Amino acid sequence: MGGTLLDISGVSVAFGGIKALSDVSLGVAPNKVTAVIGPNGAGKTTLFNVVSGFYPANEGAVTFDGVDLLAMPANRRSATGIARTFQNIALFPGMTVAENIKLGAHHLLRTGLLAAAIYLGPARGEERDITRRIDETILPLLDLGEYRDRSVSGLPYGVQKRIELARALVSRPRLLMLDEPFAGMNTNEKARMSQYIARIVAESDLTALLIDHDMDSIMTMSDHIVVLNFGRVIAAGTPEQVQTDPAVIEAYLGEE
Ligand SMILES: Nc1ncnc2c1ncn2[C@@H]1O[C@H](COP(=O)(O)OP(=O)(O)OP(=O)(O)O)[C@@H](O)[C@H]1O
Repeated sequence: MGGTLLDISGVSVAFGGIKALSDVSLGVAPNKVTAVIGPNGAGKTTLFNVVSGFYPANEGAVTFDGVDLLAMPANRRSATGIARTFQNIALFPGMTVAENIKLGAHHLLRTGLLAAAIYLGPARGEERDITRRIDETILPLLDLGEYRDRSVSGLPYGVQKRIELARALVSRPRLLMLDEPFAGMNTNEKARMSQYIARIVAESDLTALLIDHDMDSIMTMSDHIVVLNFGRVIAAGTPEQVQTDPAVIEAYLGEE
């Protein structure tokens, strides 16, 4: 393992003639925040989609805690301990905050979400455990207790993004993949989101891998940054290292 929870090695992905990723390798260290950045079209989302199983890789290997992920169908990967949030809010507006968060537990419920939703037999005990975890651990961790029984619609954007974080945490992931967690946020919301991500990594024995365009937030909160450009890794290191890397400066200047 060598201190790497997620290991991406030599991954290439092509869409027709477009090489979205070319021989990409990176390691995600446990209990740290790793960020993947890069100009538009650099391949960040494609990389997330390969790890999640939405896109196949043409070449390369991805292992999570030593387990070969590429050999595993997408719907089984979350059971290995990987959770993901998406760029656009995907909450059910008519449901309460607690109900939305509970949906993150669907693969934990052996009896199935439908059975749990209508409180059938054995599902009930499992469902009760999950509700307790939400009430005792997750809502306090993300300061969402006051919203517990409120409908999601009408809640501030920053709160809705926190509900998504909460939903991803219900399954007790070891790796949390965050797709543009700061997108559409104002300065205050970004600062709060950074604090919550740092808090959950520190308090939930969690590793975070995120992609975003917000340089200030990324530079402030990441332990390790990998920079992609045209599908290739052009730099990797601490925020200080990548910020002053000539190849990175060049890639971003070329974007303007
Ligand atoms: N499903 C797809 N079919 C065809 N081409 C795709 C597909 N997904 C991504 N691409 C192409 O792969 C390249 C990398 O795209 P990707 O979305 O991974 O970049 P990104 O770094 O996430 O960009 P952004 O920051 O704009 O979201 C782009 O040229 C894109 O057009």
